Amino acid sequence: MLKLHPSIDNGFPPASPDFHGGTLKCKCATNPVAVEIGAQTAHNHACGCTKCWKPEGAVFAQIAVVGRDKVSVASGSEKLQIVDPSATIQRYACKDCGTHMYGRIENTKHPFYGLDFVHTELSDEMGWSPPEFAAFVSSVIESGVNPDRMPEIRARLTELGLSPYDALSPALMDAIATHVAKQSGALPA
Ligand SMILES: N[C@@H](CCC(=O)N[C@@H](CS)C(=O)NCC(=O)O)C(=O)O
Ligand SMILES: [Zn+2]
Ligand SMILES: [Zn+2]
Repeated sequence: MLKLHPSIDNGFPPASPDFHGGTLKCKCATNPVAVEIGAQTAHNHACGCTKCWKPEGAVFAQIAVVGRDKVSVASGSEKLQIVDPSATIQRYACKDCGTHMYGRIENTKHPFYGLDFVHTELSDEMGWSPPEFAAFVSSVIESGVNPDRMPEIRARLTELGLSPYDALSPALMDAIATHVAKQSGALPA
C-alpha cells in the first residue's frame, strides 16, 4: 500500500467533541522540547510542500492551525531555532532532532496572522481535528517524488477523503483573496 503519512495511511478518527488540546513533544529521547496547545486545532490537512516538517519516510506533512495565544513552550525552549527566518511562516525546530514544533507568522497583515501551525501527531492525546484535504500536492515532486506517481498519489488521497489541491483548499484560497481584496480596497472592508 502506498504510504503517505503514518497518521493518515490507516484512516483517522473524527475530532472529540470536548477536546481542548494537548502537549506536542519532539523526537529527542532525553529532554524533549514540549509545547502545550490549549485548544482544539482547525483546518488540519496534509501538506506536500518542501518546507513543512514530515516524519521519517513520509511523503506529506500533516499540519493544522491554532490561535497563537494557545501555544506555549513548556520545556526545552533553549533547543528551538527558526529554520528559515526569511520565510512567511517562522518554523521553530528542535536543533537536536529537527522536529518542527510550531510555525508562526509575524506579519500582522498576513491573512493567517494570529494562527500558529502545528503537527498534532507529536502529541499522545487522541481527539485532535482530523485532516480535511491535501494541499500543495504537486510540490511533493520537489522533494524527489517521481512525477509518474502523481495520479496514484492523488487517487489515494481522494480515497482517504482528502481532496488533493496544488495550493490550499478553495475555501482557504477564497479567504486569503478576500483578505487581500479588503486590504487593497477592491472589496469594502
Ligand atoms: N512548491 C513550494 C511551495 C512552498 C509553499 O508555498 N508552502 C506553503 C504551504 S506551507 C506556504 O504557505 N508557505 C509559506 C512559508 O513556508 O513560509 C515548496 O514545496 O517548497
Ligand atoms: Zn528534539
Ligand atoms: Zn507546507
